[in-house]
Amino acid sequence: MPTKVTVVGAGAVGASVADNIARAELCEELVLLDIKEGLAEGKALDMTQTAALLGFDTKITGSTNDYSKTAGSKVVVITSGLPRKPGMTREELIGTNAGIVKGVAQNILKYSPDAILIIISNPMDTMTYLALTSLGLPKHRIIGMGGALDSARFRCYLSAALGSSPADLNAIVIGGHGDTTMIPLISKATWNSVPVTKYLTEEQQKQIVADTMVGGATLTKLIGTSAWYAPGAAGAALVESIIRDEKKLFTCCVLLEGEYGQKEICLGVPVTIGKNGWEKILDLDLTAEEKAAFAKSADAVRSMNDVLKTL
Ligand SMILES: NC(=O)c1ccc[n+]([C@@H]2O[C@H](COP(=O)([O-])OP(=O)(O)OC[C@H]3O[C@@H](n4cnc5c(N)ncnc54)[C@H](O)[C@@H]3O)[C@@H](O)[C@H]2O)c1
Ligand SMILES: O=C(O)C[C@H](O)C(=O)O
Repeated sequence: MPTKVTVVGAGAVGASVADNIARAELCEELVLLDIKEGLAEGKALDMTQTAALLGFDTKITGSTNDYSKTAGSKVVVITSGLPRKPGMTREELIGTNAGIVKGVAQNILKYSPDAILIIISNPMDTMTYLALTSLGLPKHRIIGMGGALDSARFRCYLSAALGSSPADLNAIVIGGHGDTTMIPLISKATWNSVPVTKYLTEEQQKQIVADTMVGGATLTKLIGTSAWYAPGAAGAALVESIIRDEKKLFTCCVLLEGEYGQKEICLGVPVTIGKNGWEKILDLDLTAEEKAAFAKSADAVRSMNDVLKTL
């Protein structure tokens, strides 16, 4: 059977995820699905017309809400839902997006009961928790994408300050995917094994951490809606690690069952991603300050998860 991947939501992020998947030929069949009449079909056709120029073979199709077209997907990326506008937080999207994400995930599973789900819709930590608690799937098959993006932004700001290639930097962001809940781990960031703190003043370090935390908000203010190129690349990188069983390490939002002192919550921690979804959680040696920040982040995400009960 050909390998099939579905992307739900053919808006800015969904189209970017799909474009990256097609260019890298991660699957034989790629399905875009959207509720808006014609949108997924149109974007699929437009992307298909790049094949002659870019030289990929992935077959891309679009569907307006016909989930039978997604049947047998190995991986499904969920991007459906409202993006924030300048001045909003991701958390303000919960009321609309919870219903969308739950409904979409249930429909997907009717036709792809073995799929691994990557949740991108915001507020992502709570949407991942919602998918996990409402679908009854094994925990390894529900992955929230946020930390992979935040870590890429962290490396971007670090590389600008250091004058380095971002590829030479090892730096991650853990915790929630929120303006105040993410934790860029500057103390553990290295430039080809040398701590970056050796080359940056305290002030520079603080600025890089602050810029990373509001990375999404900065782009939303500039563009008028939220970002899609880096989110799309991050989503596709997770798909690649699953399809090619690469076991690459990414910060992803996964169910914690005592790891990092938390349970019954989905939160960003470093995990390996392979053919079974997320596989192993890496146990970082956090400082007391980082541990406290992680606990605070968990408290904030938990109170958003509680909002689900009131919807
Ligand atoms: N986790 C992350 O790192 C991250 C990064 C970027 C964006 N996001 C989030 O991703 C989501 C999408 O952002 P965007 O910029 O692509 O928005 P967008 O408005 O461009 O696209 C969203 C698409 O979802 C579709 N949709 C809505 N309800 C649907 C349903 N029930 N079934 C199928 N499709 C449906 C819409 O028609 C629209 O085309 C937002 O919630 C945004 O906040 C998350
Ligand atoms: O900032 C947003 O609202 C979208 C996304 O979560 C991002 O970080 O780009």
